[in-house]
Amino acid sequence: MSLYYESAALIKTLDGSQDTSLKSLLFSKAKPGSDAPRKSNPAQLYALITEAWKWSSLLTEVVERAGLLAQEKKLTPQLALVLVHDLLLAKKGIAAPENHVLRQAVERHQTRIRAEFTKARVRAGCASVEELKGRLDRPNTEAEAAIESIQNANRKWPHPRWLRINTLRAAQDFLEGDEFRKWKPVGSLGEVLSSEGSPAETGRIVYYIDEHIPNLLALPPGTDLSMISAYKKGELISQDKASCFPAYLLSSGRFLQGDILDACAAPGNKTSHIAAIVFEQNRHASSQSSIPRVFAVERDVQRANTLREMLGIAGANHVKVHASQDFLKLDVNQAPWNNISAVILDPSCSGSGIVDRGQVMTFKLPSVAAASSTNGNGKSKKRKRYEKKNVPETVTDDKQDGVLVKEQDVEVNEDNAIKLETRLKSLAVLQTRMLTFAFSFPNVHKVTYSTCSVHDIENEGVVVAALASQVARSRGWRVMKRDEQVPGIRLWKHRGKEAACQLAIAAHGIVDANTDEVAEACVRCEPFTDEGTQGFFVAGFVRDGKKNDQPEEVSNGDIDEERWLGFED
Ligand SMILES: C[S@@+](CC[C@H](N)C(=O)[O-])C[C@H]1O[C@@H](n2cnc3c(N)ncnc32)[C@H](O)[C@@H]1O
Repeated sequence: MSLYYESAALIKTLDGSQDTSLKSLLFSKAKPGSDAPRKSNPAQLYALITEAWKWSSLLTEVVERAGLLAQEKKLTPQLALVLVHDLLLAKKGIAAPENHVLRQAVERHQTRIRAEFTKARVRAGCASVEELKGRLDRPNTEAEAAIESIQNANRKWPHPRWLRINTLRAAQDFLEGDEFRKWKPVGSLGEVLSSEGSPAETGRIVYYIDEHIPNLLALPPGTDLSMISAYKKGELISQDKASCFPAYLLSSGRFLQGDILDACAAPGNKTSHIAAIVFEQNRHASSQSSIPRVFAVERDVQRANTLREMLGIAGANHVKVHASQDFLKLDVNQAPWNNISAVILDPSCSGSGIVDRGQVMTFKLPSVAAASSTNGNGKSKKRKRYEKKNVPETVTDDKQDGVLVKEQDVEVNEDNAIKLETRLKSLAVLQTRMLTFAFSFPNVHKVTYSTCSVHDIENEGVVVAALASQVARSRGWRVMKRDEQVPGIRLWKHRGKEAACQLAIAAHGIVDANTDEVAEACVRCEPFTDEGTQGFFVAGFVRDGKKNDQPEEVSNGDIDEERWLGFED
């Protein structure tokens, strides 16, 4: 039944994405980069997906407790969500013939599913399904109300639609093309931000060419990308300005030589960006074999599928994807890893810099494992994975490397603050481990480390901890200084926090560190400003050592402990 297959595919693309909205996906006639038209009615898809999103926490609990995924192998988490939604909440039940394989897969278990739904309703303290519906439409605690009001406030900050000209697909004279000639260039980002609701239908889209990142355009907030045929063809890629910094920073210095690895790649915006830069640098290469290859590693199998899809849309099918691969488990002495010369490391982080997370659709999806680890009381035997909530975090570091909650943003009780502090510390440990592991590749001479977090502990804290590591010291790793960086980033005024560097340097007992140099080398983007960026952090590292020196042993420890902590945007 195309309605359910198509909804499930759309949920997969949308889940947690900052670059795609449901509307723009639906009201384009075909998937971006594909000519295949959708079979289902967009309005019907819209209604089902938004309802499933609203109910996803509760329905996920029901699906997991009923053990549906363990028993019905043909159901994916996304399919289970939309089918169980219709079974329980649509007036006419599942919209498929009685003998349809998907309908049967769910209806076989309907007694158990309905019983779990009733139990969930009772646990929520609702006397009827109507009351439950009302509860889902309204925040039911003071904290939720506070969070909602912050999200509403955040939405008032204009955030442009950033579009990167994808040089893998776009012609060199792209801006001279037919579609573009109808657009209207303006001289400042401010003009773009104030022209929300510009008449896309007439083709007179206002745009501004960014002064820091090559090939980047800012369009008015809320521009409907489905109106732009270059976007549908993959010539333009929706990518926030801040998220363009890492690949661009990696291109500092001489042309990239030797292979490149994107270590935490999905959904793949940075991967396709670096692939485009490599392509640009080698447009006139005489032999194919001298062109650096790009590798993309992604641990999560579903996200790796999205990665492949996005690379296809971007015309970057030549990128070698290693799906279900843990970066920390690569054998750095074996091919192809022993020939890697540069690494983009953009690991899971708290995601606290993400603007407008309220508009990002994040689904809580059922998993097979959760069903088997839930005991009779519904309490998980394992440590519970943090939900990716639509909650902007509101934390800054205090002087004792702890966490200070900004009271004016949201009232967080002591318990939550402790959980957050623990979570950030664990994230920082894992991020440092990944960065030092990147330092250990025998031929790597350049690394970028980035997060979409505003917390010092995940940013300057990790930079300093990695520089203090044995592997960094013995192999000669240092920060890529500001004056070594590509011009656009050198000019960018927001640099690392000196106090945070100083604190971390003291904590690690580094005696020979130049605090100013480290802070100046770090790059920050601030959320909620008229610069239209997410909160973001990036730092580059280089080493001038011999090409083939012996790699250090880096202990990876057991990372499973931390797997549950990250925000994987
Ligand atoms: C912040 S996202 C990366 C976003 C991506 N760089 C982009 O710009 O589109 C982090 C990604 O790293 C993956 N990841 C986390 N730990 C990993 C590991 N140890 N090995 C490989 N991938 C990992 C997560 O599954 C997630 O997809």
